[in-house]
Amino acid sequence: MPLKVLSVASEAVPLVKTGGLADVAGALPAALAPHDVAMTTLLPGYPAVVKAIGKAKLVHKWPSLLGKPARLLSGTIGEHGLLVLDCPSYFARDGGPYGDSKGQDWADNWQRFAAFGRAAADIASGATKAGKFDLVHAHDWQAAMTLAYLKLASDTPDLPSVMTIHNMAFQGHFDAKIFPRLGLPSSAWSIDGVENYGGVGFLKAGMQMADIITTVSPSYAAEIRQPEFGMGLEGLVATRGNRVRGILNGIDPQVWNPAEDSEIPANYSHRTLAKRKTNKRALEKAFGLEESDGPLFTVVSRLTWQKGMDVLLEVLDHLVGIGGRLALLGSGDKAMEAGLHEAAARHPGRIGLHIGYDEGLSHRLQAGADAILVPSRFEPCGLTQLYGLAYGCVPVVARTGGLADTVIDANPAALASGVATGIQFDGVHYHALRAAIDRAMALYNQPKQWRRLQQNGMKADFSWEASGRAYADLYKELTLK
Ligand SMILES: Nc1ncnc2c1ncn2[C@@H]1O[C@H](COP(=O)(O)OP(=O)(O)O[C@H]2O[C@H](CO)[C@@H](O)[C@H](O)[C@H]2O)[C@@H](O)[C@H]1O
Repeated sequence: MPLKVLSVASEAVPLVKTGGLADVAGALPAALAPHDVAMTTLLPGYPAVVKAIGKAKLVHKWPSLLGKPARLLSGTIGEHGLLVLDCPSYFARDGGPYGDSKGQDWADNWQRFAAFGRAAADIASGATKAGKFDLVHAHDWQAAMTLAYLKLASDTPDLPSVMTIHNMAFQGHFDAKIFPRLGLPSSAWSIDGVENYGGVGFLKAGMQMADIITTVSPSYAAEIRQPEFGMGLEGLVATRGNRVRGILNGIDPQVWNPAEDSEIPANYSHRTLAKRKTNKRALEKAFGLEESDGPLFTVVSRLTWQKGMDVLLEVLDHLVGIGGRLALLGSGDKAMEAGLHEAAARHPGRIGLHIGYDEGLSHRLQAGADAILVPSRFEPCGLTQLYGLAYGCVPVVARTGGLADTVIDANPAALASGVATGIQFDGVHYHALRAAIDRAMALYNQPKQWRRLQQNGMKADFSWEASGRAYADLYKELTLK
């Protein structure tokens, strides 16, 4: 019998995505299937998700889930089980999963995702007709209360559990006055429960209750023991140190493979790199850039402080000054967007922007640009550098978290032994990023070296094979106790 795992996530491709969490939650069921794990994903019933589930089976009704009626629908996502928490009062809204169309967080997010966790705990413990589960795997703060309800509520049995942190910067921290409305026993208000710095901490609660805490790269698992990366939870990470693991994300070769990608003008492999030129020409047109065989840099990113986009802004004049061009896709911080528009106006034909979110364009950028810049201040794993590696779009990355774990820096030793895949730099500030761009330029001007970087990256294996096995081994370790 396969091990039955309930994966609880607030987004998953192809149904709903605001960032890397969706890629990972969407890829896990297929990554686990070869290892005798049957994973069912539970998602909130956002309009797009309810629409996509189509002919679904009604498997449960809650008269009141923290005050609102809700239903559980059962269907499939690809070949895998999908459960949807259909609760229009919480989830049937225009805008994004976490906020309105202006980017303002929904004021009742605590209630929406506590209810989600409460429902997940009921499902995981077999209280609905969705069946019984052997283990529950919660992702990020939005799913973290699942583990608090499982451990602390009196009406749910305990179950082996994993809490994965995709980004410690988002903790789901709320005012203490919500505590009485969570429906937890009063004993849960303690440092060993959901209390966190005088408020209620959803991620903190999940980390406290989980049998194992994972994060998405070994380096980030080590970094979050320090205040700079732990963001207030470093003490908890240290206390639970022997329960913290790092499992690197993979990428889905069905979605990210330049030889078969239907989103890009010309397909290619590491043997037919010359075909990338067609993709580069198409990008130049799409971004209003001058046609040139000089290096084209790209950025595909949320425009935030985490991603170092303020430092990118500082370095753009230099990048253009030495003959580079930039095609950027992203959205986020309004001041950063304005700064980018100013830079593009200063450098017409050299800096092109697409402010917004566009999945197809993100593929075309990886397939046509020469190098992707990822100057993150912290990066739990990072996916865009992995896509860059797979597409021969050489990653230029800050040496942090998963970026440090996945890119082999083109230092003299790595170049001499022919193993380098990209460029790493230390410290996210103007001089460091500028020097990294200079190094990229110098390597680009040595076509043989550059091709080697591209080919090494494309041949590296970042599929889910190893990580799927690591999660499966972890689940087995926890359920065989
Ligand atoms: N404007 C745009 N248009 C189209 N696509 C866009 C886009 N902006 C970003 N993307 C896409 O969104 C995803 C971003 O994933 P990342 O892993 O790089 O960062 P994120 O911070 O969202 O994820 C968090 O969770 C993931 C998953 O664990 C960790 O890898 C990461 O370090 C952590 O911060 C990629 O698939 C990227 O292509």
